[in-house]
Formats: sequence, C-alpha cells, structure tokens
Amino acid sequence: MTVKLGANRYGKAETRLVHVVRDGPTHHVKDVSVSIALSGDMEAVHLTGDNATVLPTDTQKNTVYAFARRHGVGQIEEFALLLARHFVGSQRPIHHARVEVEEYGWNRTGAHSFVRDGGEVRTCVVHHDIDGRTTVVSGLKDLVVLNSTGSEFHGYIVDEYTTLEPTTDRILATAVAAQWRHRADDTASYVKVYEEVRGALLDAFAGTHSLSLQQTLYAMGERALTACPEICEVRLAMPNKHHFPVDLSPFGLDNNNEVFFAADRPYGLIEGGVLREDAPAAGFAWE
Ligand SMILES: O=c1[nH]c(=O)c2[nH]c(=O)[nH]c2[nH]1
Repeated sequence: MTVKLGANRYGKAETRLVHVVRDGPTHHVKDVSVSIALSGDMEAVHLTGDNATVLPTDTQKNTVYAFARRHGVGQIEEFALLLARHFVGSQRPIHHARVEVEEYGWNRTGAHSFVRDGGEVRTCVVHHDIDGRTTVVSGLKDLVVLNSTGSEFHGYIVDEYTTLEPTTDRILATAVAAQWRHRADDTASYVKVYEEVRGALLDAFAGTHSLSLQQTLYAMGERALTACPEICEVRLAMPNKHHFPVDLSPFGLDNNNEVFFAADRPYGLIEGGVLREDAPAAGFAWE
C-alpha cells in the first residue's frame, strides 16, 4: 500500500492575551485569543520526524506576546496581519499563515475597571409550600469584571509547597455569580432590585482597593445590602481568573504589568455570603 501526506497545518491555538495600555491612571484593555495555523514544507516532519522546518508552536505563542509588547494590539485585523506576514516573511519553509483573532469587548466602569460585554444571565429560585411559606432568591451569573490595577495579594501562609510570589499590583478578574434573598415576597419590582444590586456589585468591585478577592467579595455583598432594603442576604461565588505577566526578558523586552497570559484553569474559587444581622431565617430559600 502506498500513501501520501494530505493537507496539513499546525500552530498554537487560543493564545489568551490581555494587553493593558496604561495611560496614566486611565487604563485600556485589549483581550484577545489568537490562533495560528502554519503550513508549507512540512513533508519531512510528518514522514521522518525531521523538525528542521518546524517553528515550534511555543515560539508562535511567544511571538504573540512579544508583538503585543512591541507593537500593541490595535485593531485585531492589523495584529493578525502583522503576525501572518511575520511568520511567512521570516521563515522560508512557511508558505502560508492563517491567523484567527477573537476579541472580547469590555465596557468601562472606572479608570481601570471594566465589565465584559453581554453574556450575563439573570436567575431566580422560588419556593412555596402548602403552609403558605414563600421564598424568593434572585441572582445573576457570568458577570465578568476586571480591574487592571488596584489589587494586591501578600501576607498569606507560606509553607514548603508555596511558590506564589507576593504582589502589590496584579489584575483582578472574576465572573461574578451572585444570589440575593428577598426579605419577603412583596418586593414591588424585582427588576429595580436587580439593577440596584448589579450596580452596587460593579461599584464595589471597581471601588475597592483589593488585598484579596475575599475582601472584594465581602465589600460587594455589603454594598448590595446597603443599596437594597428589599434584600437580606447575598451569596457570591467568584472564580479568580488569573492573569500572569508574561516574562518577555528572553526577547529583550520589559513587561511593566502590560502583557498578560489569561489562564482559564485551574482557578481559585472564592465563595461567601453576607447577611443582615436581623435577617429572617432562610428556611428552604437556598435549597
Ligand atoms: O485574592 C486571592 N485570594 C486567595 O485566596 C488566593 N490564593 C491565591 O493563590 N491567589 C489568591 N488571591
């Protein structure tokens, strides 16, 4: 039987880059996912394992981060063109580059605070029993927020397995899942409460200089309870969406907290409730 190599391509998929442009206290963020597929003289690597024409996918990923530092991201079409031309122009065996970029939009909620466009889900869970007892819990999930500064994390336990470096300036990002228990089932407008809680959560996230996501969580719950007399308890679940500064020193570039790898997993998961001292018993509200 004779066979031959068919169509092929290879590259680094879904490099998650967050680029923070610091314009004094006002920051701008570009949040993109870059997928590269290269093709060309790739017979030998497939047939004999000779890697002489292979630009490693790891290098492709590094190029994305280095180009962000060097040129900025700008319009995604321009960034994609820059990368595609670079790969084909700099490596003779590479004849074709496909560069796909997805950009995730962020709306400003403060000088260095942002909320992700759309995607947020409104929720509720109601119980009612034969004895006439009723509970209403409303909520939201997938409310993705980011502070590009104003977040520190240090002073934690250090044991023989700790490698995390303390930081006084990191990105703090999370997808907020919040649920709030209505004091009674006579809330006049659930939409109004929703808008107020959402606003309070966003304000507290943007306005809290954070020493931990736990502290920010508590501030958000407290702000929601202060803003809305109709509710008596807030429960929050917030994944710590880690953003790691990329080490660009091997490419002769500095990284002043501007170019980040946005990791999707694993993530810290911070959960907690805040309730009024005089909150009525929850009963089956959270079941
Ligand atoms: O805000 C944080 N809380 C933690 O408990 C934690 N743990 C960790 O590794 N990073 C962080 N960040």
